[in-house]
Amino acid sequence: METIIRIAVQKSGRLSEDSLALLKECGIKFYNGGGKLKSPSTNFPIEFLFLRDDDIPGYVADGVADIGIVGENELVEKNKEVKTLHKLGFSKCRLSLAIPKSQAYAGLEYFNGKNIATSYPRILGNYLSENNIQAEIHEISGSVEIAPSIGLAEGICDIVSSGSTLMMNGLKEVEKIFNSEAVLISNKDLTAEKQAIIEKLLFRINAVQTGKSNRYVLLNAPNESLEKITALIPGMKSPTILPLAEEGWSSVHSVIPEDQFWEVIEELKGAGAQGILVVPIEKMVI
Ligand SMILES: Nc1ncnc2c1ncn2[C@@H]1O[C@H](COP(=O)(O)OP(=O)(O)OP(=O)(O)O)[C@@H](O)[C@H]1O
Ligand SMILES: O=P(O)(O)OC[C@H]1O[C@H](OP(=O)(O)OP(=O)(O)O)[C@H](O)[C@@H]1O
Ligand SMILES: [Mg+2]
Repeated sequence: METIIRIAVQKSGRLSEDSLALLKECGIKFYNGGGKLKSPSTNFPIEFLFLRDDDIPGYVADGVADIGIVGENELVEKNKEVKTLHKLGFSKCRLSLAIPKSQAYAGLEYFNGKNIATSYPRILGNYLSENNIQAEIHEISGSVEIAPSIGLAEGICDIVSSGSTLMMNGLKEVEKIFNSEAVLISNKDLTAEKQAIIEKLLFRINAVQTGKSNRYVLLNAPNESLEKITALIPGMKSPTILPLAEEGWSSVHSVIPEDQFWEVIEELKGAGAQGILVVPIEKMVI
């Protein structure tokens, strides 16, 4: 029988859309919809399990799923024996302590003797004990930001991204305690056949991620500027240079890191480049 791997992904929520989009960009076809919680791919040896994110570390540790996509916050909180294979760069957020806006805050000692509501008692508990703070942790599973306004707790520790949920609930962020993003995790004890499939998947994920973090640049340049311009955009190996129909001019093609392109483009213009095009890259294998 053909070996397949099982991947646990969040059924719906803050991780699911980007997790499924990444796997689709890796060329993996699958059916997702109609409430089906287990679905095989039609063109890659992988089967999808659509689950609550809280359960993903446990399922992967137990071997029910071979790999999974989960937030680092949930992974550390659940403290299961799994391997982290790769950071995925989406669902970036942080766990923070927050208190009512009206309260004065001078430092962590504020929380001594206070009651803090959270869905992350392990991460919070470790943080408080590392900082010698004696506070009571009140575990709740959701809508944590409501706790101070209904008298359940004096502070909270919850996920923050834009900060708008805190603001809308009259709270202010006073300490950032943990940074998180989505990660690919795996069971610790997989057969060589399963590991080979996972290697194939990781190769594809890398190609997608490297493509996203780079841009393809095309420009025209007078031949006398070519040396300066190619030094600015050295590319993967070296830039491609093709003669234009107009005498004395060339077309230069290269790759630049996405986070540098505004700066580099200014320098390219300064060096005499014209007709600069910047194009997204779908996949890139170095
Ligand atoms: N506002 C946000 N911005 C970015 N990432 C977030 C945000 N909120 C949560 N996350 C990340 O996405 C994960 C899933 O968040 P979500 O709110 O969907 O969880 P949930 O309500 O517990 O879902 P489930 O129903 O699967 O248990 C979180 O554990 C965190 O890693
Ligand atoms: O800082 P912000 O950008 O406002 O994001 C933070 C909020 O996002 C998440 O909740 P979500 O909206 O996913 O709803 P949930 O409570 O159903 O998980 C999280 O639990 C916070 O409440
Ligand atoms: Mg959850």
